[in-house]
Amino acid sequence: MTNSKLIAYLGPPGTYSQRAVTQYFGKTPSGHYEYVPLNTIADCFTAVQDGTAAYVVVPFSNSSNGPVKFTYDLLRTTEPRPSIIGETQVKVEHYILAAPATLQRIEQGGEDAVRTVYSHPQVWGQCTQYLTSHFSNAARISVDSTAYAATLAEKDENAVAIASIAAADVFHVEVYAAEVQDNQDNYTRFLVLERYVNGAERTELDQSVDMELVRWDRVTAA
Ligand SMILES: O=C(O)C(=O)C[C@]1(C(=O)O)C=C[C@@H](O)C=C1
Repeated sequence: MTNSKLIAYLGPPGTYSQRAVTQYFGKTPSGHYEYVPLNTIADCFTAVQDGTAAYVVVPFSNSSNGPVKFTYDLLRTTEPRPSIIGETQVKVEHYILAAPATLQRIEQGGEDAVRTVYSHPQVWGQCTQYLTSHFSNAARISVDSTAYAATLAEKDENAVAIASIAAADVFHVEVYAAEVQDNQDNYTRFLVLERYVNGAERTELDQSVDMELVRWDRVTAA
């Protein structure tokens, strides 16, 4: 048990994880809880493990490209594994976001003006069709979250980010292209974790996640 009143998620504000948190706990959480953005999925696991956060919300799998590897690995290696007490699905619609100066450069010099595309590694496999016909000469740089990618694009007039439309409300970036994901029905499943209390019985959700981890181990071993 922890006395923490914090609910942590992968930040900064504007990530899909933030949407998952507000979808699950409400726009403003009840009971004096507060939302806190953390830098990495690993930080979320540490926060729930050491009691800094009462709950954390982490991405688990995506309908287009499967497991979120960081979360799978941490679920396997964190001892004792946090309890999985809830889940929520977020519709993931990706946007190409860029600083106003970058949009001007693209207008003048075409898409080759863009040298870098920033995003979370999970995103590349969700936008393969778009990325084969756009920005094919740009380097893809994987960063800790999509909203963090938007903060980098905000400061770099040779770069764009792939992120959620929510990131455009938080940072000074504008939309270059909307809904660039391959599959219009693109969903990410998020899990809500709480610190494991010694002796507590594993929930049904815990057991179903166990089965998915085993299934994925078999797929990768094959
Ligand atoms: O970077 C974010 O916005 C996240 O919340 C992470 C994350 C993920 O790890 O899968 C969540 C949903 C999308 O599939 C892309 C990225």
